[in-house]
Amino acid sequence: MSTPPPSLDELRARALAATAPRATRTDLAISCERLVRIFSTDGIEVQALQGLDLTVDRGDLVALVGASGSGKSTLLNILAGLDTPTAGTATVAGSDLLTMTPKDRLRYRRDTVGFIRQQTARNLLPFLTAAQNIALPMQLRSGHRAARHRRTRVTELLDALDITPLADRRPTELSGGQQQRVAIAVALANDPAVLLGDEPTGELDSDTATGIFEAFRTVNRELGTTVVLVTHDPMVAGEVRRTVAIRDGRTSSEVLRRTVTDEHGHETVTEREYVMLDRTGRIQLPAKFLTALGMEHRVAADLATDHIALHPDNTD
Ligand SMILES: Nc1ncnc2c1ncn2[C@@H]1O[C@H](COP(=O)(O)OP(=O)(O)OP(=O)(O)O)[C@@H](O)[C@H]1O
Repeated sequence: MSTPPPSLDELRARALAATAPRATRTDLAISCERLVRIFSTDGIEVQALQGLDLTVDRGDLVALVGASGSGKSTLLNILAGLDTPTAGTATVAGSDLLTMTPKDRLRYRRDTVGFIRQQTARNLLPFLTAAQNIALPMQLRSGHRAARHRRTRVTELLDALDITPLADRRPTELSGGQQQRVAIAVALANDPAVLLGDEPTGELDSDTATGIFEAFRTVNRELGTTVVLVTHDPMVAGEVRRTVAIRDGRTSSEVLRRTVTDEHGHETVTEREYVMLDRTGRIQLPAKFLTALGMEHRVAADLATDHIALHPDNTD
């Protein structure tokens, strides 16, 4: 028996539901929708983010990859509260990054996010020791925490990052890898919801980089902190559960990795590449697929029961 067609009222209700703003999901650490950032210098406009959509679940560890100039640092600076988007929506751990007052922004940068830059020396104040650098964000929290509490937290963080013997050294007395470990401890001092790293292993040799990446992993696993890392390092991108690719200021595709255990207890990692679908149904197909089939301008889309098929446009 065939199903009767939906009534006009039902169709109207569906159309209305589709245009209603989506409820904010509280399980998300990061939610960006149609995020735009336009830079204007000397009358020239650069659209660094062109309607970027991204959601990150709480407790996730995500790598952001993409060609130089694709907008990764622009996105990270916005998420870190260092820059403001031109349009769109961006929410991190419940804070709306477009409507924040300057005072909210300062509090957000101090308490909600931790940020680690590529240039290891820029993450630390040169005239303070490692322990003093780690204590500083807690002191800036205007006396909320007693000195004894701060000392305990500094000791915990030095231990967690494996840098206790370096507590009294100033940044110039530390290697690049050691500086990044201290920087992670500084970023974690006020127990942020999200830890952001902009190429945090970019200045390090590969062995040191592996150690720093492990430190991020430990923080993510043991403290439950959501971690988002911009990286060019294939080792990092290949080892996280989710890698999101940015192209021309938009999220274009992502790779999800799952560990599957067979009946003999052998573990294998499976990878699947996905393209992003935005709210209006737009997708960015991988350039390599389009080139392979010579697709441009227009493709034929056919609905099947469980998939949509896209074919090259062969009409003349
Ligand atoms: N402050 C700025 N003023 C003007 N243009 C900018 C500014 N910051 C970034 N841009 C431009 O925005 C675009 C995106 O830059 P962004 O630094 O976000 O890219 P990226 O993916 O991080 O690149 P890379 O991997 O080289 O660091 C580029 O075209 C860049 O030139």
